[in-house]
Amino acid sequence: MTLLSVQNLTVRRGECPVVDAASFSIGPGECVGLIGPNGAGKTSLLRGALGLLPFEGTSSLAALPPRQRAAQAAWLPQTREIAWPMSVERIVALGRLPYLARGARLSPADQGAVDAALSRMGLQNFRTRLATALSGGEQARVLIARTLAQDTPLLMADEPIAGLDPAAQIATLQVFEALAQEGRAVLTSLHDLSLAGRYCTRLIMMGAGRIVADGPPDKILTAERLAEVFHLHANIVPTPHGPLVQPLGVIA
Ligand SMILES: Nc1ncnc2c1ncn2[C@@H]1O[C@H](COP(=O)(O)OP(=O)(O)OP(=O)(O)O)[C@@H](O)[C@H]1O
Repeated sequence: MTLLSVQNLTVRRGECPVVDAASFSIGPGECVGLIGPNGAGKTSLLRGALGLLPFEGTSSLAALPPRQRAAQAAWLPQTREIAWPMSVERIVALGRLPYLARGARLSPADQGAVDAALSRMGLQNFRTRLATALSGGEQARVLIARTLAQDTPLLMADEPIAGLDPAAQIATLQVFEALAQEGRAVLTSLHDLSLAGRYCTRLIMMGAGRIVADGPPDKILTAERLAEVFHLHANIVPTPHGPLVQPLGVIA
């Protein structure tokens, strides 16, 4: 079974392809890390696959009508601003919108999904707090909880752990790991290569708009690739929990 299939996906910003003929499929049980330097095309690939940017090629997700798409995949964009002075619980409950008729109240099942999402992100004590009165990292966790409340087979996230403290970064990736183990799938862009190596079952590496490598973390995170794609001189330490990447310097 495939939860997302992208074939020859090309996204142009102006004339220039910023994603060039990307192809991959994701199935249940996978936690896929999308890695690559700034400007490599990760956000453009995610947004193209979701049908949020015009593209050439095919995406199984973008082909779905909006309501079905929202029931198939939850999306956490890179921009995290919460504009509305609503309670944390109400923001998280927005994740249930794809399942609600216009004006309908949350059913017990909807409320259960909201409660589970709050609990997974350790936000039970924040339930009644105004989301706009939280710190940046707390707001980021609320928005992750909103995607969890959507309860979809696939979760797509753009740098979800940016701005989180180290414990919250690990806790979030453990949630993603657990989702995959439950038979869902996650596709997430990440800049922390060690955490990507530790918590992802597979890494897709992008460079200059192209997928340059796709496979298990220990096969993808090599010193040669980090030099070539990231211009990074790095020490890679194999551990039982996946490769640890220690950046040492920039290759001019
Ligand atoms: N609105 C835009 N108009 C023109 N070019 C854009 C636009 N947004 C992004 N780009 C360009 O598209 C390329 C890919 O950008 P994208 O945001 O997909 O990269 P990324 O890998 O997600 O980077 P980062 O790690 O910095 O978030 C970059 O060269 C960027 O300058």
